Amino acid sequence: MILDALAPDDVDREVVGLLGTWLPQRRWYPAKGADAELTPVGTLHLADDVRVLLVRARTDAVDVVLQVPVRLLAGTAPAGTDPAAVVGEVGGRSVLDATGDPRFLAAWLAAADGPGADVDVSSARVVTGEQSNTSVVLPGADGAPTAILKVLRTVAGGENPDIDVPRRLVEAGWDGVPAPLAWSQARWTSPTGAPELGYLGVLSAFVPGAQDGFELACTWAGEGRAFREPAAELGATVAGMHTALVQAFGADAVTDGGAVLARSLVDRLAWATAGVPSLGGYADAVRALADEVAGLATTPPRQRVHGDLHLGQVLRSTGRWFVIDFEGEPLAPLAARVLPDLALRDVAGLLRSFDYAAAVGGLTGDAAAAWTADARAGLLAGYGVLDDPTSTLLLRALELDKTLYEAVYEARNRPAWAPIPQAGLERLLR
Ligand SMILES: Nc1ncnc2c1ncn2[C@@H]1O[C@H](COP(=O)(O)OP(=O)(O)O)[C@@H](O)[C@H]1O
Ligand SMILES: O=P(O)(O)O[C@H]1O[C@H](CO)[C@@H](O[C@H]2O[C@H](CO)[C@@H](O)[C@H](O)[C@H]2O)[C@H](O)[C@H]1O
Repeated sequence: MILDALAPDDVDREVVGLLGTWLPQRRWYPAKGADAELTPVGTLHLADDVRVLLVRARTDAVDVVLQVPVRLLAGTAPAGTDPAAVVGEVGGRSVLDATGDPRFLAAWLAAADGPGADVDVSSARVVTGEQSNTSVVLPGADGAPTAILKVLRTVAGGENPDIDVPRRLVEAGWDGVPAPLAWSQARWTSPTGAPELGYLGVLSAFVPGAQDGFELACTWAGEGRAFREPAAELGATVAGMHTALVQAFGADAVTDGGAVLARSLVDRLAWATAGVPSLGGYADAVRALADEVAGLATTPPRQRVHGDLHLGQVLRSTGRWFVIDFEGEPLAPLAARVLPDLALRDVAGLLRSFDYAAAVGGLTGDAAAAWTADARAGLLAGYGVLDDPTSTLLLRALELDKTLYEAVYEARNRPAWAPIPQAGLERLLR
């Protein structure tokens, strides 16, 4: 079923009035650090006391539509409510973030398409942490986690790789991705007046006993434990994913040489420098590398890729790796995220992650360099990357591209971590 958004009413406008204080404190809010103009673009009434507000957030750098499910309850928030879930009060009713609320979850599941799952919405657990969206773990009848609902925080019309790609990979018979079980869509009118049809969220099979790949790597780095073996297994999993992506979506018949990647690297530099002006200090070195890449006569065929692969996007359970979160780079426009690309981009993303894991795990200097070199060797061997000059140059350019993205991402979201991409730029451009 497709949900149709209504025009916002006075209650929606009042709730949006409260969001100016509440949103900037949310980890997933993409316009932190700037005074955003917030306007309601639509509202979905899932139940008499549950609404999903679609809110445009606009700053000089960001222009997105956010999804904010709320529950309106008479009186003050019940005792024991997580203070972070209290948005405020309108007309004698408290406004609560509804992502983990049983009434929101039940209404969401009733409106969703797909095979579905037998879950207990009354025992939902909202996942906290470093996320761009909000995920809710739902147990089955036996109480064990069965499914996880990802409520997309930034919504956009059109296909959504985070939902379409896993569906196609499962259809292609690849079992390295949790199967999508249900998905919901809505129609709304964009701020420019155009009709939009887009996804609101997806329910996926829960991987039991899963360990986040980034946390695992940080722990191993902190213990000085070599990560070569799991990295090699991860490399093999990613190679399997790329094969399945070609089966599901095909690959470009012609290769385009290095010019396209070189241009995108220069564009990335311009984008990154606009966000973080101090990156201009690397401009000459980035352009020199782009010129080298432009000289490549051929590059591997382009295909669908994950697009934002890092250790936080892989889960390890029962000695196996699973890949999640196919939405691509959240800071990039959707249209750019669904284009065919070089598969090595995903490998480069994971290589960057080893730098992060070493730093966050507490390694510095030679110890960090040795740990990451070992993990990198494992990943490349497991994936089957050859150490020929073309692959080496492509990987360096793709790592640099990712590092420039990370410099902006960290400046916007986690300034304390900005030294990690900064050190990466020094290493790559030294
Ligand atoms: N299928 C799954 N099974 C178990 N845990 C999961 C699953 N999918 C996601 N998670 C957990 O939820 C977290 C958030 O998921 P993710 O897709 O990365 O969200 P976001 O887009 O918000 O970054 C992951 O880091 C992981 O810990
Ligand atoms: O997981 P998301 O889709 O939200 O991706 C964004 O956030 C990531 C951080 O949560 C960010 O990844 C960067 O930090 C990771 C450690 O937290 C590290 O493993 C990655 O290598 C590094 O890029 C990602 O870039 C961003 O798009």
